Amino acid sequence: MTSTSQQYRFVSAAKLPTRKGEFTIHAFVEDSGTEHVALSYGSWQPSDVVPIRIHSECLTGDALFSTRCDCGFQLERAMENIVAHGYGVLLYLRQEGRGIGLINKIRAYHLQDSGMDTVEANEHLGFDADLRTYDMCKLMLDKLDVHNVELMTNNPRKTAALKDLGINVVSRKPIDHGITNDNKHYIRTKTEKLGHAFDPHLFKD
Ligand SMILES: Nc1nc2c(ncn2[C@@H]2O[C@H](COP(=O)(O)OP(=O)(O)OP(=O)(O)O)[C@@H](O)[C@H]2O)c(=O)[nH]1
Repeated sequence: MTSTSQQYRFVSAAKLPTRKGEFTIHAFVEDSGTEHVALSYGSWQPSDVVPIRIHSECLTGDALFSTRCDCGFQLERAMENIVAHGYGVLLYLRQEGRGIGLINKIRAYHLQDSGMDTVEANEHLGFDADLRTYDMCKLMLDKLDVHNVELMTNNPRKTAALKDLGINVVSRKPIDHGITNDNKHYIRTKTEKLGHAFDPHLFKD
């Protein structure tokens, strides 16, 4: 687990114009020093159902246009969905490589280049398949007055974690944008070993 018993605090917020629309960026820090941000768009009442995406950091996919994974595609689609809806929130969590960090993710990629899948590679390096926790989401969503959500994800662990934190997950919106020949095998492994809800015909050879 990457963040058990951490304390979190809100630090500051500022306007963030983006290519998708004008968001506000809210900065949070854990007492371990790990920094997270939330992007909010538009406004809502505390009783409204707010579309949200919880997105774990992926430098290669989100910033370097990698097609090894679906991360960058999903980040883009989530921001577009939020803008199209008129309001919503993206939590961008600094949990690179499902919590193992950037350098270890590259080590895992190296093993995957030689035939391991994404879970086997993590385990070969001595890590669990997924080290992420989502405790910080509670403070972040409370601060933004978000209590009822439509969660954009295929990952059942995120849905369960939010429910455990007392957040009302009213519905789940599948997000299966960005499946390419480069990441089909990765998506298949996420589905078969990590329980992600993808329709199998999407990654059929
Ligand atoms: N260890 C490891 N991490 C990876 C690999 N490929 C992508 N990642 C990381 O996996 C995480 C993906 O997080 P999210 O985009 O929140 O997606 P998800 O948990 O698959 O769930 P969704 O909400 O359905 O997209 C990011 O932290 C990426 O850096 C890999 O091969 N190995």
